Amino acid sequence: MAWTEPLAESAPRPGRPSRPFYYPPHVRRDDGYLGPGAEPAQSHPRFGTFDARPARGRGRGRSRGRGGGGGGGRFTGRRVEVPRDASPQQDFNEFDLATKLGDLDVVVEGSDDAGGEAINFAAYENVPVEASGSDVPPPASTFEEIDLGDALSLNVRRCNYAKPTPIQRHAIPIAVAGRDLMACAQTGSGKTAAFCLPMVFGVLHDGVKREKHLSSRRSVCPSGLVLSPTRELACQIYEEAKKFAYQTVVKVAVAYGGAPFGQQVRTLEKGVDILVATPGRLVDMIEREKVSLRRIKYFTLDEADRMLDMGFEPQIRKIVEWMDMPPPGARQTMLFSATFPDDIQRLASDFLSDYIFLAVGRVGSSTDLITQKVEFVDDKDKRSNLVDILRSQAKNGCLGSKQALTLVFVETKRGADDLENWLLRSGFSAIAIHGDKVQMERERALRSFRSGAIPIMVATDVASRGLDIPHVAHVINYDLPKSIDDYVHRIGRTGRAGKSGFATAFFNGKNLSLATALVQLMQEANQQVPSWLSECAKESCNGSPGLAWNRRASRFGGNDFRRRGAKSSYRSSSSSSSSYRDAHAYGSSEDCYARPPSADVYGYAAADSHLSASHGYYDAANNSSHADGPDRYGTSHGSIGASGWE
Ligand SMILES: Nc1ncnc2c1ncn2[C@@H]1O[C@H](COP(=O)(O)OP(=O)(O)OP(=O)(O)O)[C@@H](O)[C@H]1O
Repeated sequence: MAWTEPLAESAPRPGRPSRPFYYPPHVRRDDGYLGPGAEPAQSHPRFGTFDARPARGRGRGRSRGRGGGGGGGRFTGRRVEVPRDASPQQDFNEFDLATKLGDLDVVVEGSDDAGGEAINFAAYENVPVEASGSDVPPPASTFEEIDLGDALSLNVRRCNYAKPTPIQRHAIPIAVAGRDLMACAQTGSGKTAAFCLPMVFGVLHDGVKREKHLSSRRSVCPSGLVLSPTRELACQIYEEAKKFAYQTVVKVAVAYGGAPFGQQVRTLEKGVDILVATPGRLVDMIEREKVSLRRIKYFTLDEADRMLDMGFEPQIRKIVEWMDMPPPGARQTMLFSATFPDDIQRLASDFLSDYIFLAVGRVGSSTDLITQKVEFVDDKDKRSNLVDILRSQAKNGCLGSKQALTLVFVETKRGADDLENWLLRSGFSAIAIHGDKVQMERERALRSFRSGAIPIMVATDVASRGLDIPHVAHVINYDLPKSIDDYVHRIGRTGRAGKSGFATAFFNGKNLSLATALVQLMQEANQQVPSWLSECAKESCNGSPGLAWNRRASRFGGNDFRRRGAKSSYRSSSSSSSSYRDAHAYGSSEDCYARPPSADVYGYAAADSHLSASHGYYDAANNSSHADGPDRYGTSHGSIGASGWE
C-alpha cells in the first residue's frame, strides 16, 4: 500500500504493531490527529518540516479528515446528540452545556448517512440557492461530474470529501467555466475548497510554465492569487490549497506579515503558481519588486466584504488597480464571503466582469445549526456570568478526555488581555489572541487552542473570520460586536461543516443598536428570541417597522444587489437581452424572505427595468416542496427560496 493512500486504507489494523508512518497533509488535522493508533509523522523529503501536531493531545481526536469530530454534539431542541461512530477507542464523556444552558440531555447518535464521513450532509439539503447573471453553468451534484482530472479528483478523495457541499456544487462549475463570481454562503459551508479547487484546476489546465514566471527583474509571477484579511486565515487557506495541489506540478505559497520577509521571498523564488497572501505583505513584496502580478489569471478575495470595507479597501484597490494585475476580463475574479452588504457588493462589482452572483442560503444569515442564546448581562456582571458558564462546561463539556473548546469574543485588545489574566487567576486554562501580539504569540495561542491544550481562547475580531477550528463547541460574545455581520462571522466559528454548535451573547443597554438586526437574524435561523430582546428591538426602532425594515435592508440587503435598486451600474453594463426579462420573478422571490413595508424602501419599481439575467434555480438536492412553481417565482428555472437551511 502506498503511503499516499487515504487514511481509511492506511491506518494500522487492529492487532498489528503500529510502525512509523508518513501521513500526507490530506489526512492530517490541524489538531494533530492522524487517525486511530497513528504514530508521529516521519520526515519526508517534500514535507520535511511539516508537522502540524501540537505538543499535547497527540493521537487524540475522533474522526478522519478535517471537519471531523464536530463541534461537540448536536443540539436538537433540548437534546444533544453525540456521534458514536468516530473511533472505537474513544470513550465519550457527555458533552453537555446543560447546567447553565437549559438542561440539555445528551444522547448518542447513530452513525450518520454520510457513509462515515465527518460532514453531516443532511444539514445541507434543501438549501435555497440563487444564481444570477448571464448563462449560469448548471450545478454538479458530485465531484466526478465536475471532471477535475485524475490528480485533483484523487486529492479530493484523499481529503475525504465524498460529495461537494452546496456552495461547492454551484460555485465550482461556475469557476471551472472561467466565469467571474461573487459567492455568498453560510459560515463553515466549504467556501475555501469552492475557490481553491478551481484555481488549482485552472493552473493545471493551463500548464505550468514556471521558468517564464521570472521577469527580467526576477520578480516572482504567480498565476493565481488569494487575498485574506488575517495571517492565520491566509495560512489556513494555504494548507487547504496545498492539499488540492498535492503531487501535482502546482506550487502554492503563502506570504503574510509578522513573519520573516526574506525567508518568505526565498520560498517564493523556488517557484509559486498560487500565492496566498495578506494585503500588507503583498504590497510590500510588490513594491520591493519581489512579486509581480502581471501574469495573474485567477484572483480570489476571501472574506471579500471585509477586504473591501473601509479598513482594507485602499490597499485592495492599490493591488488590483494600480499594480500590474491584468484588468477584469483578462483575469478571473472570485469573491467569497458569508456576508455581502449592498454597498460592498456595489464596490466589489468594480473588480468583476460579467459576473455571476451566487447565494447559497440567505446572504448574511447564520446557520440554524448554531443554537443561539442571548442573555441580558450588565457589564459589571459579565465576568461572574462567564465563570458560571465555564464552570458548568468544565464539569460537563468534554470530548473524550478533552474539554470542548470555547471561544470568547471581546471588543478590545486590552479587554482580551485583561479577561485572559482574570480567567487564569480564576483557575481556568485560557489564552488570548489579538492584533497587538507578535505573530509567534498569535500562532502559539491558536495552536494551543486548536489542539485542546488550552480550551478557552479570548479573542478580538482577529479570530472572527474564516478560522476553521474543529471542536469549537461554544462561542461566547462577551462583548457584542457593533455590526450584525461581525456577529454572524463570530458565531460561525462553531456549527461548521454540518455540525452543531452553541453561541451565547451578553447583551445590555450598550448594544441596543444591534437589537433589531439580532432579532431578525435569530428569527431567520429559527431561534427562540427572548421577549425582552424583541422589546429592545421595537424600542430601538421607536416602534417604527419602517425603520426596522430599513436597517434590515442595509444589513441583510437581499441577495444580488443588481436585482434590487442598482440602477446606474446595471444600465450601463452590457447585459444580454435576456437580462431584463425576469422583473417579476425578482419581486416575488424577495417576498419569500419577507415583505418590506413598501416597494420604495428597496426600489422595486426601479428594479423592474434594471434586472440582470435571472437564472435563479434551486439546489439540485432540493425537492419541489419549496418551489411554488413559476407563478410564484416567475421563472421556469425555479427561483429563490426561503431563508435558512430548512
Ligand atoms: N465537500 C466536503 N466534504 C467534507 N468536508 C468538507 C467539504 N468541504 C469542506 N469541508 C470541510 O468543512 C469545513 C469548513 O469549510 P471552510 O473552512 O471552507 O468553510 P467556509 O465556508 O470557508 O467558512 P467561513 O465562512 O467561516 O470562512 C472544513 O473543515 C473543511 O475541511
